[in-house]
Amino acid sequence: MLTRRGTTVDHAALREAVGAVEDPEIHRGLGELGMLRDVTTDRRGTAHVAVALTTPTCPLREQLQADVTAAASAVPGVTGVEVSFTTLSDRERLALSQRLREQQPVRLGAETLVYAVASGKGGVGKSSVAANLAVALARDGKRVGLLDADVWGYSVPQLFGVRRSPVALKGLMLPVDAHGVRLMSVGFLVGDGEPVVWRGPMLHKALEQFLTDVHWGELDVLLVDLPPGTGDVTLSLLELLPRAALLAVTTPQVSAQTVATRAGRMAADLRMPLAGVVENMSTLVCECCGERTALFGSGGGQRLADDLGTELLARIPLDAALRHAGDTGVPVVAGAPEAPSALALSDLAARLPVVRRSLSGLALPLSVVR
Ligand SMILES: Nc1ncnc2c1ncn2[C@@H]1O[C@H](COP(=O)(O)OP(=O)(O)OP(=O)(O)O)[C@@H](O)[C@H]1O
Repeated sequence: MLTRRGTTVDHAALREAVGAVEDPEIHRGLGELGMLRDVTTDRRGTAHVAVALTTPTCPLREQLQADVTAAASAVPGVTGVEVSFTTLSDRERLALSQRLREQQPVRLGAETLVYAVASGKGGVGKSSVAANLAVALARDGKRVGLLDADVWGYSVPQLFGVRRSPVALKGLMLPVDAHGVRLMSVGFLVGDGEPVVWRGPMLHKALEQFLTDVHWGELDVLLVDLPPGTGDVTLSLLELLPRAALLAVTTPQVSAQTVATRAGRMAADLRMPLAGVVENMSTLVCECCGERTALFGSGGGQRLADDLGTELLARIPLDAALRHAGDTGVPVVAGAPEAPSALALSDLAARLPVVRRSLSGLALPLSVVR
């Protein structure tokens, strides 16, 4: 169309540009997903773009508005953009859910590396390590999912500052995207402060659904935050994810390390590959002078690695920046990337070994993720 300013807007190019804008949680173009409605331009050169959301309460409306506006504005001749929203009909939602299941199996691809982050004792920082490792890998350009399988003590919603439920598309849940990581947690599905009182079979079913009814999309890495210890959930998950490699987290303290050894031995009994050991809370970094103190003793990480016959991959210092980040819902790797703990966690992401289970069930450490 010829605008008042005498320029023309190539209508096909405009539709293509906005159609290529990705739904932030499905990671596919709006055009391909059938979410693009009318795209027109008026004589002033204003583009009018109608987008159908997956749900009327879509939490990503603002992001979509910004992304569509940016894409349309880049088309020559467009002088302004107006985005309007409707919602997919029930039938369209069902069709989309079926198409996503068919086009891309919801189950994880054979190439996805799966790491189960485990500890013997609670409170050693397993969830903090899993969350920041996920963000560091995502910042490195990887497509990363984080499944919070710590069903009773879930902390992923808090660590990522997420206060909403995942979008559900007729039996298919979309992981919540935060800091570039695709997240799923029991905590998204229960009310604030509500306890989870599920028992064995229900837990197993819930975890199975997290793997089969969540549209993880294509993932390079899936991290699973296990509950502490060697209980039912851990066993269920290892059964559901036979390819998972164990990443054991401990503090330097003897008591934490000996309990973690049990978790590592259980993994070995199950012929689960070991990715390595992370020692958290290694030394206390003084905020004023940077001096380091071995508050919880030293050597636990190395002893655990030696016991399990694997490598000590990282020593993460006890750092107020990490604690503060957890409380404010912005992982330290994203919010304070220069903090000592963030540097150690980013280094861990760079050194994380690719571990695949061989046909005989034995671990095959190959190379680093990069
Ligand atoms: N390196 C660190 N420096 C400072 N604080 C830390 C560090 N690692 C963890 N923390 C803090 O310790 C507490 C426990 O951490 P986190 O929840 O990650 O442990 P966890 O092992 O996952 O616990 P649980 O098993 O109970 O889920 C949190 O308050 C967290 O902010």
